[in-house]
Amino acid sequence: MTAEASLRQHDAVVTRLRHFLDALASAAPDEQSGERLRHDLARWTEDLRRYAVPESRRYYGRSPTLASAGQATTPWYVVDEATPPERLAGRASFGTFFLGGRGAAHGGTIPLLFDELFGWLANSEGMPPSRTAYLTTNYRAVVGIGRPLTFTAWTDRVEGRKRFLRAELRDGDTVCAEADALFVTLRPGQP
Ligand SMILES: CCCCCCCC/C=C\CCCCCCCC(=O)SCCNC(=O)CCNC(=O)[C@H](O)C(C)(C)COP(=O)(O)OP(=O)(O)OC[C@H]1O[C@@H](n2cnc3c(N)ncnc32)[C@H](O)[C@@H]1OP(=O)(O)O
Repeated sequence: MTAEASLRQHDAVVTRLRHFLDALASAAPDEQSGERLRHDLARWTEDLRRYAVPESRRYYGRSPTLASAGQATTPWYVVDEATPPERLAGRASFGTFFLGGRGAAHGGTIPLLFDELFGWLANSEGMPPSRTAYLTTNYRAVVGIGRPLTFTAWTDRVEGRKRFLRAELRDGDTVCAEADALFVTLRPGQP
């Protein structure tokens, strides 16, 4: 299979997995279905273990051209405009898997999305790797499950090894959440 075909296949599997996680989070299956599901999942887990590869060869979370960088365990997002390291803009949506309560996204999943966006902004091609030193999220309005959202993430300023980043998540004109973060460029030998 070509690298392009492998990437497309990964995207299709992850999309399926995302729908599965949403269905699982919404369901209360009967005993028979639950047992069948457990059995099928165990079979697929064993099958996939045979194909384990080192981190550098994985698609999951490492494929910037795919939705959510090829992951089902972050909220869905796509980057529509990218001028790294200055700015990223795009669309996002939180499926039922990310429900906190009363129709709103879990508070921990919103910084997960921000950290992901900042990670891409601060680790664009050609830049030395950096890690999150802090990430502060202000929750301004609930993030509704299934709502079509937009985001912007940008580099506010750079001071030596320190990259100060900011982001906003909106539902229409409403700012639902804002974040500011510090990413620090790693020194040689740092993990
Ligand atoms: C390598 C990663 C990327 C690889 C990418 C591969 C491909 C995929 C690409 C993209 C995918 C994107 C996917 C998302 C990724 C998201 C990123 C994460 O979630 S990373 C995980 C969470 N973060 C940690 O685990 C950090 C743990 N902490 C540390 O390792 C260190 O504390 C570190 C590196 C952050 C800083 O430690 P020091 O020893 O290198 O540096 P010191 O000297 O302490 O600080 C440097 C400056 O920063 C300030 N500073 C450090 N921490 C601060 C803090 N918490 N608050 C305020 N200032 C802080 C200090 O005061 C200092 O400032 P002064 O130079 O004196 O002005």
